[in-house]
Amino acid sequence: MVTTAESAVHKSHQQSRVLIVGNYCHDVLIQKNAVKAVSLGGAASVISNVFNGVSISCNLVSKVGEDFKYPVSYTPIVIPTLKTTVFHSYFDPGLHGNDHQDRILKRVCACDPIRPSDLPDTRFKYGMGVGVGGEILPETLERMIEICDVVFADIQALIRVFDSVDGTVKLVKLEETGFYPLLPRIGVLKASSEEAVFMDVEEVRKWCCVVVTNGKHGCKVYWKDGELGISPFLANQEDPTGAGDSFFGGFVAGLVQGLAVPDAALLGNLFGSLSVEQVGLPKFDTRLLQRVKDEVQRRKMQCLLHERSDGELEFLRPVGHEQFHTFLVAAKLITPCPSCTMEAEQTAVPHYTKQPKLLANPMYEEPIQRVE
Ligand SMILES: Nc1ncnc2c1ncn2[C@@H]1O[C@H](COP(=O)(O)OP(=O)(O)OP(=O)(O)O)[C@@H](O)[C@H]1O
Ligand SMILES: O[C@H]1[C@H](O)[C@@H](O)[C@H](O)[C@@H](O)[C@@H]1O
Repeated sequence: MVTTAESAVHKSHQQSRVLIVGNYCHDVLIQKNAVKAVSLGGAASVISNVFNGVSISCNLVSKVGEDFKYPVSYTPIVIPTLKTTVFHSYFDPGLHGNDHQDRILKRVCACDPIRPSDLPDTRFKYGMGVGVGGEILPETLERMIEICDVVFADIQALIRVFDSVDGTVKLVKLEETGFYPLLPRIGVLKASSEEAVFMDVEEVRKWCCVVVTNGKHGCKVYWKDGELGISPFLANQEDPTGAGDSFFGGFVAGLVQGLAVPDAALLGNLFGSLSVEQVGLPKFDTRLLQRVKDEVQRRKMQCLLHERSDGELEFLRPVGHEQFHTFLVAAKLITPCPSCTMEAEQTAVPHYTKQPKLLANPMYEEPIQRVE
């Protein structure tokens, strides 16, 4: 089956104001040479999972091979001659006696890049450039800038390079990439603290807002005239994969719903913290989601008092920000810790479904695929 970009986009919600661009992928978590879990991956899938949770529709452009097995809300473009992008994540317990886990990431298979011609011929209010395997080209990001009022980019889509022999992910300096000249036309650039050292934050913040996530410490927002630390949420970390993407999903979901940047970043921290408590694509408690949606609506009504023009970001901490944090902390506390219920869902047989399948007893110690 070949799905063109146009028909894939038409099948998704017509009225959406958000365009997400980035390939779905297959994630394989490996520990001590054994496969621990397989899961649907790719920032695009994680972000759309958060959007689904808070009832935000979007258009999503993603490419996969015919081997792609997951049911997803937004139909990808299938390239019959190629395979779906695959990442192997190698985890080893942190060396420093804390809960940090070191991860080595290898892209062992790469699907087709997403080209400007793959993007829909429509205007969007918000665009998210969230590639994981080098699929977003500078010309693709430029086209996104042309068709979207505000573009949010994840630096991992811009600075990753892949070892030609085994696909190990390495990072290069942002200024050495073809994306650098586009920064003044981007709204927000998101980076983890490990990635942030690959750019000069002091320089980049002159052109666009920079959000640096920092694991259990929350995140920091930098803009031209100021910076702000945003409080974290407590979490029992099971798997850090996708925390940055869930953060980004929550952050942009907040902005789409009319929140100011500091409140939206709180929402990002909440979804980041929920994500690390589960392996693979997180499931969110429906009661928690309902509470969050209701509170966001309430905050939105409060913030409507501060009129702002389309696409303009409000950076100052709005009145009631601390109470918003307290509310979200309380909402999170009354829902059960997902990792406690996940035990019961574990299965010994690896097969692809939307949720990851944990391998209670690692079943196959297959040789790790090499990049051809
Ligand atoms: N242990 C944790 N406890 C609470 N919140 C966390 C934790 N880890 C991550 N988060 C939340 O998720 C956000 C993103 O996490 P992090 O900075 O680790 O991103 P990342 O390195 O891009 O993640 P990954 O690459 O593993 O997806 C953080 O800003 C924070 O809000
Ligand atoms: O395998 C990918 C990984 O390369 C990305 O860093 C992460 O953001 C995605 O969630 C994951 O699926």
